[in-house]
Amino acid sequence: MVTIEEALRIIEDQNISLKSETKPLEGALGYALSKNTVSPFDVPEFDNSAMDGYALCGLYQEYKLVGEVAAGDSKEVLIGDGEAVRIFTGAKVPKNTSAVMMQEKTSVKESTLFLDEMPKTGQNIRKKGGQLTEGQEVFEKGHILNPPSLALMGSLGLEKLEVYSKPQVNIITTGNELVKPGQPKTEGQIYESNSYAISGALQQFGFKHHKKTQIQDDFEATKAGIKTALESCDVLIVSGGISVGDYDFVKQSLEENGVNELFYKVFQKPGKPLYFGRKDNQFVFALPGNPASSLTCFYVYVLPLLQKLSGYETTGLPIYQFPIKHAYENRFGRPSFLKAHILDGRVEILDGQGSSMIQSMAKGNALAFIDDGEQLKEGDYIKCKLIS
Ligand SMILES: Nc1nc2c(c(=O)[nH]1)N[C@H]1C(S)=C(S)[C@@H](COP(=O)(O)OP(=O)(O)OC[C@H]3O[C@@H](n4cnc5c(N)ncnc54)[C@H](O)[C@@H]3O)O[C@H]1N2
Ligand code: MOO
Repeated sequence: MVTIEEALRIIEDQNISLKSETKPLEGALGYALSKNTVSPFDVPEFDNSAMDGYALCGLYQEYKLVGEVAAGDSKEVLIGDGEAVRIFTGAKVPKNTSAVMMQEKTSVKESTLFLDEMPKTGQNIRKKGGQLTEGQEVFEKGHILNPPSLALMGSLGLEKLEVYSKPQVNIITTGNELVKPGQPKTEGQIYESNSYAISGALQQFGFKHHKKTQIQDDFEATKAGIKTALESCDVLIVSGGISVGDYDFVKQSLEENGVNELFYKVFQKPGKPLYFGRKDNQFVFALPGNPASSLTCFYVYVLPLLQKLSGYETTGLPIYQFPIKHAYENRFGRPSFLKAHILDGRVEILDGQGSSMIQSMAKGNALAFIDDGEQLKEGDYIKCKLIS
């Protein structure tokens, strides 16, 4: 049995070799860049107007109106001292422009422009190179492409991005009692649900599963199922069959498929019988079958590995501290990840902490961490990972 910290360290310390690929801008969200990016040109590329209004030459309150420039116009417009042109947001300002005045602060009579106030030099002009200069570093490799990053790469005209590949993930669920939702079931059977939580959580963080297989509680079937799944994945996630019951065949089947154990059992609740192993460059998590255990283990342990394999420099859900809404004592006898709900900056620990109970997790939005035996008073800070 290892501690939570030891388990996380073992995952973090795995030596891995990253693969790269080219992704179009459209499909690059959530990928980490595999190369440093420098700006191919100044951004903006030309001085342009931040407002709809008038470009002014010289600083006066009255000008002669001599023309117009719209966004996208490429013709070179010249204005002389005391002259102004109508201009629109984003349009290239004429050479000699001293300032732009927003139209709300102006009036026009025939071809004379009057300003309500004196303009200031450089006012409402977005300067060439104001955001980036040509050759300046935009992102270091490892940067995770979020929506604004995609906007920035697009604005640099970069349509194909060099990124680290994401791991291919297969899912196996085990259990004779499991029936696919929508199918008839008999006494003693239950509907299989863990794979939906796992594939949903994969999607939540920009991953997807490749193949999903349901295996009966039979040693040969488990061994064969694991062998097949390992033929087409970088990470195999198995749910159930990892505890000590007579029908728990996963651990032995993994061994017989050449998977080396890196840890088995973590001193925590839920998810004590969690297994992590490796075969060459493939990784296997066997998650305890209880629904809340398997999903909690995904968020805490599987996600950091998937992100590491995707070239992320920081992995795992960030930890935030919030005050707890009510006193709480951990009487579970193990450090615990509690189903919790954060609202208006305060944490409520939800009813239904059992490992088989998923409704509380579904209604909550966080996992709150409390140490073994720890007692918290109302208002004490508790560490939380946001899960939705
Ligand atoms: N003698 C002991 N028994 C158990 C121990 C122990 O230390 N000694 N640990 C308990 C803990 S803690 C957990 S967690 C579970 C984990 O067991 P398994 O990983 O072997 O999981 P299963 O036995 O296959 O299933 C547990 C539970 O979850 C339901 N389940 C399984 N898969 C699914 C699925 N895909 N969808 C929905 N529900 C699923 C299954 O029906 C069981 O109710 O072991 C304890 N026992
Ligand atoms: O470790 Mo188990 O997940 O408590 O039910």
